[in-house]
This record gives sequence, C-alpha cells and structure tokens, in this order.
Amino acid sequence: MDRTIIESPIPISSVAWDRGLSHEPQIQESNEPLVASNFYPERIINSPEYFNQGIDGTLMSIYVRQSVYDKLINAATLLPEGYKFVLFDVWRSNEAQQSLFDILKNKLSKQYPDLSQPALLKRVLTTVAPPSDDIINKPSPHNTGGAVDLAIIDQTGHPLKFGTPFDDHTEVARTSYFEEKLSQGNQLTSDEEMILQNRRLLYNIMTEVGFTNYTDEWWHYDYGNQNWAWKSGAPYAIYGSIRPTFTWQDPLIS
Ligand SMILES: C[C@@H](N)C(=O)N[C@H](C)C(=O)O
Ligand SMILES: [Zn+2]
Repeated sequence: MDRTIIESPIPISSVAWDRGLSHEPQIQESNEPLVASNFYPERIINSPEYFNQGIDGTLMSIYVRQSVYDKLINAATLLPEGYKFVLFDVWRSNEAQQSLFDILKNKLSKQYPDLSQPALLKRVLTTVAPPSDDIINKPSPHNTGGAVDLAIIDQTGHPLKFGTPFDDHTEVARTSYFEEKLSQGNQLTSDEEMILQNRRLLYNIMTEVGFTNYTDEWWHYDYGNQNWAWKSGAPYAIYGSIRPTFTWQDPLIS
C-alpha cells in the first residue's frame, strides 16, 4: 500500500459546513442510472443500516449512481490486500430522510430537554440533512444517489476502528477531530493513533478517486451532487433527485 494513504493528514476545515451554500450549485442532470451495489462482494459489501433498523421508506438493496459505483470499485482497489468497503447507505428516499430527521430530533430533545429549538435544530442538522422542501433545486444529498455512507472492514471481516459508531452525533464524529487534537499539541493514545490512520486511509482513498467529504461525519462522502460541486468547486452538480426504476421487473409489469 502507498504509505501516503495513511500518512497524508486530513485537512482541518476552518469554516463550518453551510447548508445554504451547499445548495447553491446548479444541477445539470446527467441522467446516469441508479444501479445496485451488490455485484462486487470481493471488495464491497452492503449492510443497509436503515433498512435493518426498520426505518420507514427504506429498501433492502443499496442503489447508487453508475459513476459513483465505478468510483467505489476503483477506490476499493486502493485498499490494503483483503480489506473491503462496507456500505451503510447510498440512495435514500425522501420519506427515509424525513424519518431519520424526526427520529434524531425526538431522541435529542429527550436527551437535552433544556436546549432551545434553534440549538436543537442545529444539532440535528449536523448529523442529518433537512428533508428537502424543493427536490428539483435542492434535493437532499442522499436522494441524488451521489452520497455514500461507508466504513472499512479488515481481512478478518472486522470493522476498522473509526472512533465513533456510524451516525454518532458528537463532535468526535467530525472527520478531522483527531487531526485537530494533534495540531493543538495533544498526544494521541495508541488507540487514537490507529483511529487517525484509519480515517486517513478512508479519506485519502475516497478523495483520490474524486469524492469529497462532509466535514462533520467521517463516514459520509459525495460525488456528483450539490455537496460535491460546492466542496470541489465543480461548475455544476450532475445529480439531482432520482428514484430507482427496477428495470428487471418492468417486463413483468407491462
Ligand atoms: C444521517 C447520516 N448518515 C447522513 O447521511 N448525514 C448527512 C448529513 C445527510 O443526511 O445527508
Ligand atoms: Zn450520509
């Protein structure tokens, strides 16, 4: 493995993620299809987290834009021998986005009963994008099939340590959290050092093939959607709102 993949630090962002700005890029829809992501089990496995949790509006299969799948396959070849990606979620229905938002809002309002409504909303929106009120111009990132939630498992089938569970809503989930600790002159424990390297591995591989990262979550990467266009400086996004068409079933229906 190329050592720079675990040695190159993750950049520390000096500005907070701005949900207004991240919807500014125009969308020029490429009409790339959504494809199922389960045809390369040697390197990519699916663990559809929200379907497994019984969240409304979820599907058992994970669907992803064609170029995003191609990029994931490409990225997977950069992993150390025997390692695999594990996909938790890619395309997400608007119903599922709404359910995730409602569930977290409910959970945090019970956990922090003294938080004001604006403060509560800010916390919820750090972990879950708002359900879209304009799916043509401002689709939520996963609804485009261009946002990927993922982690890595090693050659023995065990997840690498990333410092928090998937969908953790604390500041530790911020992708550069351990880089920040280091840059502030703190000594990392050996466990934290391992987590730092694992986050660098995921970050450097994903950005190498063209993804951008959502700075508040080590597991969330984008390609082709407005998040990606805003973060990468691309002139426009190529993925808007979409839904799977289940082409293999069409002949049976007609
Ligand atoms: C809910 C979490 N897995 C996620 O994807 N968060 C981002 C911010 C999103 O909802 O787009
Ligand atoms: Zn995500």
